[in-house]
Amino acid sequence: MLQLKDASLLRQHCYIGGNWSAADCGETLDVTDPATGETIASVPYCGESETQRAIAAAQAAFPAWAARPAVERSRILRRWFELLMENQDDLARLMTAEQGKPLAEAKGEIAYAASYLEWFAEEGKRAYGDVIPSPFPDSSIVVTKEPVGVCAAITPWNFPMAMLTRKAGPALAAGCTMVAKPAEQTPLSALALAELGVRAGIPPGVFNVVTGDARAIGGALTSSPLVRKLSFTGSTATGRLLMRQCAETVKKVSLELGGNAPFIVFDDADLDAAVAGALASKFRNAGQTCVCSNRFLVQDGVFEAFANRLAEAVRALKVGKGIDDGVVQGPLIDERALAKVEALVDDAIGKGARPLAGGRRHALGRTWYEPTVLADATPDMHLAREEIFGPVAPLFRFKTEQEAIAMANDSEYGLAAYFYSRDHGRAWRVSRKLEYGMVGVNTGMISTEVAPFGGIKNSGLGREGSKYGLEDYLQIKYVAMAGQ
Ligand SMILES: NC(=O)C1=CN([C@@H]2O[C@H](COP(=O)(O)OP(=O)(O)OC[C@H]3O[C@@H](n4cnc5c(N)ncnc54)[C@H](OP(=O)(O)O)[C@@H]3O)[C@@H](O)[C@H]2O)C=CC1
Ligand SMILES: O=C(O)CCCC(=O)O
Repeated sequence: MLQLKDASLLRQHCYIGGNWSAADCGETLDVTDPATGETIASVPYCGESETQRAIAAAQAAFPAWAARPAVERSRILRRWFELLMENQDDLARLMTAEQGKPLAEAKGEIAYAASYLEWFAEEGKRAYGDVIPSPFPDSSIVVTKEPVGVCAAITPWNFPMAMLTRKAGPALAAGCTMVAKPAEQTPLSALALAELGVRAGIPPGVFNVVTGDARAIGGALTSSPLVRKLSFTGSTATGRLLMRQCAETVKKVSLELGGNAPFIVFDDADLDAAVAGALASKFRNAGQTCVCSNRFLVQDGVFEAFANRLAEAVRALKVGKGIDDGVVQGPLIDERALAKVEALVDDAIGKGARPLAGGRRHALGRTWYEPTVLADATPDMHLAREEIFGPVAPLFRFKTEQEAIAMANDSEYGLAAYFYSRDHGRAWRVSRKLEYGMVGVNTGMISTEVAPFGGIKNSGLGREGSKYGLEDYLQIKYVAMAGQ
């Protein structure tokens, strides 16, 4: 049973136009704990009609919200940030219950999520324009930044709070309003965020959350001419589909999609640091992040040493229910996710990969997979191309820097890449040559609200966080002002 200090954070209705409401059809969707399979709550199974109402509410709220001085919006966002931090424990419990991640990680995500609200509360005040020297006499050219309008956010289950605040923060700071659709596995964090938004003073209609039928809600959001922007985080396949659907109404689109991150360990690397970085970048959230290292490329001279040290560290990871003390790896999100990880590892082992740690389902059952290290991975294995989204580290061998770069760039994705080297010249050279939106040099942790998060190639469009993150929610207007 989910125990919260503030039980009213567990919301089981959608939030539309300032009202908590059920689905028109009266149906609900169960939310289950991935650790136990038990139902912890249920939320409305909404579809097109409720989404249209949310869009209308967001459209109605837009003019007044956009017209408020940025500093007023900033104060409300700041209060939202404070409320997340004041309720960090409850929000983390809620997240662990619906998502499965260890409680310490869930607390970390609440702080990370809150940091986007704090950051954009400040950045919203700095949506500066320009005055351009005019080529014509007696005239001025003025450039202003305006909010794009009603925005849609579709978010995944792996970071139920942070993926939403890094869209809602800049959107609301810029003066936009929003309709959000969280993943069906993890709607409770989004609804708790809406509840705290009410307490922070966000006016009705400015931030709406609709749960339910993804296709119907997504269809309504993408086809509506009132929605001027879509921001999506999730799989590349769904991102492509949504982008196509947005084409008809020519929306601004931000997509944060799949990855296939290389993690390169050169002969001159500090191996202790590389192992620590590998653990952080691979096993966070049981490997279920888009920036998780997917392919470890290890130079010949340190291959065995790195493999053995990593395997030893991985064998020591404590697996269990996220709510239990000392656990660092919880369950995967559902049985489908487990089946995918299992199939990828079985394929790799069938093609010659050598398990140095794990390599099979965990004894805990249904949704658990053993933290795994596979030596002797090769490019013909499916996991060389597919996002594993599980606690599995495949190690590939390379001989030269050139070969490592070619292997790293041999992917349709271009989100995050990591490498470890003590050579300063190599650090600059390799980081320039990697075809990725983000590169970690001697670090496995690159996420922060102050830096631009996003990818190239099939990993997406746009950037979240940092000063660049605000731009995605602004449009440029140029005014040619003639006369004295
Ligand atoms: N980049 C990332 O961070 C993520 C990557 N993934 C990758 O995707 C794989 C599959 O995960 P999955 O959860 O299915 O990812 P999806 O991309 O399908 O889901 C992400 C979000 O999109 C929604 N969605 C799905 N289909 C539609 C649609 N037709 N119209 C509108 N919204 C839609 C989902 O809603 P609903 O949950 O209701 O179906 C969810 O809110 C993972 O194994 C992983 O490889 C997954 C999640 C995050
Ligand atoms: O998996 C994702 O989509 C985002 C990773 C979380 C982060 O590091 O910001």
